Amino acid sequence: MKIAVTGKGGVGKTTLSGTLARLFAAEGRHVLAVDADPDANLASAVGIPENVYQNITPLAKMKDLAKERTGANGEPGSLFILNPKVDDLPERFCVEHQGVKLLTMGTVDKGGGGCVCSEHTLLKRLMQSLLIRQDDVMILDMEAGVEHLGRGTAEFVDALIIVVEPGRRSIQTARQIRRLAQDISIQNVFLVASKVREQADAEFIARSLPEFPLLGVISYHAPLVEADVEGRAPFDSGGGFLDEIRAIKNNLLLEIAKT
Ligand SMILES: Nc1ncnc2c1ncn2[C@@H]1O[C@H](COP(=O)(O)OP(=O)(O)OP(=O)(O)O)[C@@H](O)[C@H]1O
Repeated sequence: MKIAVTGKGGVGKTTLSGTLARLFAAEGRHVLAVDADPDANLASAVGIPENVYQNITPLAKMKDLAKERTGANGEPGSLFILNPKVDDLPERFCVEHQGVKLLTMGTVDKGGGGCVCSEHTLLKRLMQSLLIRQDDVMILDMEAGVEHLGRGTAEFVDALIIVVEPGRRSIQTARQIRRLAQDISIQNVFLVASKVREQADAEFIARSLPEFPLLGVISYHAPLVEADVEGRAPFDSGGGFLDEIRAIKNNLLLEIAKT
């Protein structure tokens, strides 16, 4: 199953993506987490040590190696495999931590120096052509906002999760995302309410966006901010936060099973 996580900047997309990835991996599933945000920080949300993730080279900058190991060359019809062999390489476009393989896409190459496919074309092909079994999971942490949806990079997902925090701007972004998702015919669009401090926050979000099934609520957890400062994965904070994300994961699986 292919899942994309989107929403306004700073709402908690990466926190959710990284934690879902760890939870799915803890169930024994193959998990590929893809950081499609040019300001990449999914690695730390997965819990990958800084000295490891600093050495990851974005896929967009390692096309030859990526082609050899994944089949990916950005051309129509090229295939990607979920678990590329990467451990024997000094240079890395993919690392593995606690059962999660992480790939970073990198930024758009604007130099024009022989680049045949932009990051977004490559990403679109990845979504389209990834060889994936039903029990395997690919989680795409998208850049903030709506631009990527205009390019159709999430066109081939089984579920699009919009993360919303209490606030009108975040809700406005969710509405724009819904319109664009309809344009590219994404059927399963779900909502997660994030940074919720009280019941009224969750009610405000559900009332403002009644057309989306609400997968669950993530409370505002001050320890997550501390974990971010200290470079610890949200997953490793445990406690009530993890119970909330586990419930979201289970609801997501139920919703996808209905389709
Ligand atoms: N439920 C929460 N409670 C408290 N803090 C949170 C929560 N979720 C995320 N945060 C904090 O908010 C900040 C932004 O979170 P995160 O990076 O997950 O958001 P994002 O939507 O991916 O951001 P960006 O758009 O910049 O990629 C981080 O410091 C994170 O620790």
